[in-house]
Amino acid sequence: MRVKICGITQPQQATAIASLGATALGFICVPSSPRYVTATQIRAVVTQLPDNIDKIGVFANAHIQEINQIVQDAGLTGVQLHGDESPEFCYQVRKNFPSVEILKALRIRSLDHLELAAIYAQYVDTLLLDAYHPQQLGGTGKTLDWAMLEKFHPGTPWFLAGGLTPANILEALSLVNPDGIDLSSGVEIQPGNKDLNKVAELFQKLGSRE
Ligand SMILES: O=C(O)c1ccccc1N[C@@H]1O[C@H](COP(=O)(O)O)[C@@H](O)[C@H]1O
Repeated sequence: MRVKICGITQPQQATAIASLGATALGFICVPSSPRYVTATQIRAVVTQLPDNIDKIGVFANAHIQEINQIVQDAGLTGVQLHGDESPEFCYQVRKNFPSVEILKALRIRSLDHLELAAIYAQYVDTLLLDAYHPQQLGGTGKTLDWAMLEKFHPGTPWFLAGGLTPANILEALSLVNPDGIDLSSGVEIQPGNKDLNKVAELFQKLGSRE
C-alpha cells in the first residue's frame, strides 16, 4: 500500500520519514496554509530524497501557469489538486504533464458527493478522498465516515485521507480498502513539524497487518 505523509517542511524530517517507509511525501503549495512551502524550499528537500519516493505538490485553485512553474522549479513528480478544480481543469493539467501523476482530492460532504469520483476518475491518475470542512481546505484532522466507503471502487487508484492517525489507522483499514493512505496533522507536533515517533508508530501498526 502507498503511504503518503503530507505537509513536509524540513529536509531532515523528509529523509527520516522516507527511511521509515513512506512511499510519497507531500508539499503544501497553498499560500494560506500554515504548512506552505515555496518551490525553492521544496527543491531543497526533493534533492535529498531517493528517486523511488513520490514528491507531490498540493495545490488549491491555483492558476495552471503557477502549477507549471512550481512543478519544474521544485522537481515534483505529482500534483494534488485539493480545491474546486473542474474535471476540465484536471484534464488540462494532465495534458501539460504527461509524466507527472495527477491526483484530484475530493472533499466529501455526503454519500451523493461520492458520485463525483466516477467523473474525475476519467481525467486524473489517482483520486484522494478527504473530509469536508466549511472553513479549511485540508490538513483539518477531520475524518470521513469510513463505513460509507466500504463499497467505494472508483475504477482508478485512490488514497484515503482525512484525520488518519496511528491510533485510528487500523480501524479505518478494517472498513475501507484504498490503494494508499495520506496523513498530515495526525503525525504532527504542530503544523509542518512532523512527529517522527508518531510516523514510526504508524509504520509499526501497518506492519502488524501483514
Ligand atoms: O495540510 C494543509 O495545510 C492543506 C492545505 C490546503 C489543502 C490541503 C492540505 N492538506 C491535505 O489535507 C489532507 C488531510 O489532512 P489531515 O490528515 O486531515 O491533516 C491531506 O491530503 C493533505 O494533503
